[in-house]
Amino acid sequence: MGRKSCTGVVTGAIHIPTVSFGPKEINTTALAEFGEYIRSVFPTVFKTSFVQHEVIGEYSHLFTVQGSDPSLQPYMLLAHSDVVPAPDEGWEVPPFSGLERDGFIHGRGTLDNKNSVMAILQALELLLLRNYIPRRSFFIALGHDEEISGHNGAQKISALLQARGVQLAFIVDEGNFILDGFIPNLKKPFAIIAVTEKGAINLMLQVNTTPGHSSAPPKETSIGILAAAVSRLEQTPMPNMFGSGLLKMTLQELAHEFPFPTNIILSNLWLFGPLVSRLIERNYITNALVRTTTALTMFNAGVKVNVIPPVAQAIINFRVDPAQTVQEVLELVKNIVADNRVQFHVLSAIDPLPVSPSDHQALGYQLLRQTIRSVFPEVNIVAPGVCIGNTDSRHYTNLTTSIYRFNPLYLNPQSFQSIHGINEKISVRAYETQVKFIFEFIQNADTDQEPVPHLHEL
Ligand SMILES: CCCCCCCC/C=C\CCCCCCCC(=O)N[C@@H](Cc1ccc(O)cc1)C(=O)O
Ligand SMILES: [Zn+2]
Ligand SMILES: [Zn+2]
Repeated sequence: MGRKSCTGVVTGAIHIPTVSFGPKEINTTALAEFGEYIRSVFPTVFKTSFVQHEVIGEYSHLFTVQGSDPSLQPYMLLAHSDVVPAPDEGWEVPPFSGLERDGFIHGRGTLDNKNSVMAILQALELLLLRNYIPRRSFFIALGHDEEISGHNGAQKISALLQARGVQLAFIVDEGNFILDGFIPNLKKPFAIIAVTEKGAINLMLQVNTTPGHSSAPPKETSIGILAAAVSRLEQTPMPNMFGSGLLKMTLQELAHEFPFPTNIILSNLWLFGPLVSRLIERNYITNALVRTTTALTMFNAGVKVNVIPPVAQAIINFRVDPAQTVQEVLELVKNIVADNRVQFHVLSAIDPLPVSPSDHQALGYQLLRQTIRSVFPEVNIVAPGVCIGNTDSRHYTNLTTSIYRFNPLYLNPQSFQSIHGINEKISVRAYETQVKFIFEFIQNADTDQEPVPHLHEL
């Protein structure tokens, strides 16, 4: 590693404002600077003969780490260097200061997802400095536009690897965490490895009416009609799909961690399912686990204070439950709106992702589980689950059927809110543990079948 300390490399990374503002608005200067930055702080990664580095889509990075045993199928680690915007207001410290204070590194990207970019490269740097040569080849793909689709980063890397005939044993990306404090009465943390992710629809609703003078308004305007339509959608939740998916399995695995009577209730979901599903939907975070969510995210109408608006538009972001499809959700939406003056334009849509295996033969899942048990011995439960957000990994389904979304970090409801919110921060200890996790994971992945103990200790 260069002259910077272990956490110094992260503060430097946070300082570079690699913001994805909108569909075509990225900070190219910052992204270029970020590329230079990783070269400077991880010199060994960039000069090792068996590590190949390529820049894809101008600002994404693909590393190919050649293993010594070509019979082992390669895997891939993902992360992204872009971040969502961060207005200064409300932050304890400016979001791009990268300040380290009271044992925390503060700033946009400390949890999503520069922590992973830096931890992956830092773990590799440390391994290479110890003359480590992997048996199993692996790729590291660092996207630069995950927050606005991944079309120029992940999608291009995926196409390139496919053209090269690469098939992967598994992929590990950001996503779920070791969850702490999300379930009332459950004091112990538990790790959820996401084996699928929800689908998504960005739907624009539009109403056109005849413009005119505001002094003699019609009974209804485009704004009024549209507002009523979106309000109906907000007030009519999509059906509760509890029981048809992975959550039931997750809760059954958690059951014995709860005190009486919750342990009995969760062990008998055949009887208490309706009760549990009602409790889950009361909290807005856990609600996202049982249904397709409806978020009104943009509204635009009106041209002048005294003109009846000719057009009103709203964008609604749905996250599609794994038990439903985009088509099913769109049908429900049309029935709820039930107004033929409202036009529907699907801006983008993706069905929920396939479910990756989590059985005893699932190499990627078992390696994650093994490494969680080693690095976080206090975590008793490791269970498969659903990622409620979308990740770059969705662009790689052509390369593998085994995609796991897991950050080796603790997350509580407050830190969950800081992701895309304010006061995003990571403790120095958590970051160091993430490096340790990846350091061990890479070595554990050298196994040909059964996981084996790693060679180097940090
Ligand atoms: C019993 C279990 C209780 C579990 C409680 C649930 C806790 C949730 C924990 C973690 C979820 C954090 C999800 C983070 C990953 C999301 C990454 C992200 O922000 N992706 C963007 C990608 C995107 C998609 C579409 C776009 O047009 C732009 C960007 C996202 O918005 O999903
Ligand atoms: Zn992210
Ligand atoms: Zn994000």
